[in-house]
Amino acid sequence: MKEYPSKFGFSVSHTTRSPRVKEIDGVHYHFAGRSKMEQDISEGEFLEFAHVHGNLYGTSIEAVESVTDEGKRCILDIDVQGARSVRASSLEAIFIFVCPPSFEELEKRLRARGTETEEQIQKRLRNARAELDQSNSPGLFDHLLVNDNLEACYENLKKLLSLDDDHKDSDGCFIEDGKATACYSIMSKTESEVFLQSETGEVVKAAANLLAVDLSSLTGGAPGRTRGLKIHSINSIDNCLKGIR
Ligand SMILES: Nc1nc2c(ncn2[C@@H]2O[C@H](COP(=O)(O)OP(=O)(O)O)[C@@H](O)[C@H]2O)c(=O)[nH]1
Ligand SMILES: Nc1ncnc2c1ncn2[C@@H]1O[C@H](COP(=O)(O)OP(=O)(O)O)[C@@H](O)[C@H]1O
Repeated sequence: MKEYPSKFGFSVSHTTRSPRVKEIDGVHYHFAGRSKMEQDISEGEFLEFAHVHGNLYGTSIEAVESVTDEGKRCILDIDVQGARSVRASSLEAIFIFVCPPSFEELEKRLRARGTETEEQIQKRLRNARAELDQSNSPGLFDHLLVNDNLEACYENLKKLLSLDDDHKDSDGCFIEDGKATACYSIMSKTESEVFLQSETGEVVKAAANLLAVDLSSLTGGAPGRTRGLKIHSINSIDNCLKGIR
């Protein structure tokens, strides 16, 4: 997210766990009381929730919408139960299981963090074993990433998301056509439409030089946010603004 600030945003989860020393409410988590969070869940405000390590964690629809409303892809850091819920929903997502290089290394890292009591560490290790067992459940995760060296792990993450140096953060967007990718940047915006122009001039098959994105086709609700989004090619932006297609 730091390297691609206009492409990705983080879904700030709710949790009933107590904040750690450096954690900020609204940034790392929305720290919530259990009864309020349970009430919000029962009122349908959450996309998914799960009981993890004895606490309640959940992704609110608002948390995802605040990222997707900015035109960014939303990153969820959730447990395996949450991944199952999202998998079962209509959300289109890529599921990546991040695992430690070994169980011993995970234990070492958790102890070095020094934020849990011995009892909590034991509980987390038991749960980690159960989660590792589920990492190869058929049809659940698309990719498995081993987090040994952090830098190497991040480079592998970028590879599997096809994020390389040519795609460094810009205000543009990508339209993929088979193997080729056309890159567009925003030319102009109105209340109901965004106009995109090809950045390279060399457009891929089935892509055009100028595109209009019809925002009026968007419907509310995070899971269906971009469903039904209409994009069409146009000859000139001037004609479009005058109402001629
Ligand atoms: N289902 C679900 N799991 C979450 C959510 N937020 C965090 N988690 C998971 O809860 C677990 C514990 O998170 P946390 O207390 O921050 O501990 P840490 O990941 O060890 O630093 C991790 O596996 C997170 O991925 C959420 O919104 N939904
Ligand atoms: N590649 C890494 N090298 C060293 N320490 C790491 C690495 N990745 C994570 N850690 C440390 O391991 C501990 C657990 O990581 P965390 O991301 O909280 O795991 P999880 O979310 O699976 O519980 C933290 O103290 C974190 O800083």
